[in-house]
Amino acid sequence: MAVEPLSQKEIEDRLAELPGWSVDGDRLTRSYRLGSHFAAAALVVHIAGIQDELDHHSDLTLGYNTVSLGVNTHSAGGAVTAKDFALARRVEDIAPGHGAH
Ligand SMILES: C[C@H](O)[C@H](O)[C@H]1CNC2=NC(N)=NC(=O)C2=N1
Repeated sequence: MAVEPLSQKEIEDRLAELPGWSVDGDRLTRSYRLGSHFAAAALVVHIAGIQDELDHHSDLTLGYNTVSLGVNTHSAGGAVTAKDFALARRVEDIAPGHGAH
């Protein structure tokens, strides 16, 4: 599926629907804090499953009690696209169930 870079306006409109997410450089990013390292690891595994399902993969970093994502679309030259926002939406939907905030 060809996917186009989003305009600045499209990015701003989509960010307004995703509190906590931002565009840093050329990547859509968010960090979550969790109640324990094990809870953070479980969130990473859940996100990995979603990423395989969507065939779209962030740089996903497990910290002490933190999980950080940064994603753009390689096939669009490393721009932020609707695919990145679709992944962010899916992650937002499951993160609270892990106690992430
Ligand atoms: C072949 C496979 O569909 C591609 O390599 C996918 C996999 N995951 C991906 N992830 C990201 N972030 N960007 C891509 O362009 C991308 N492409």
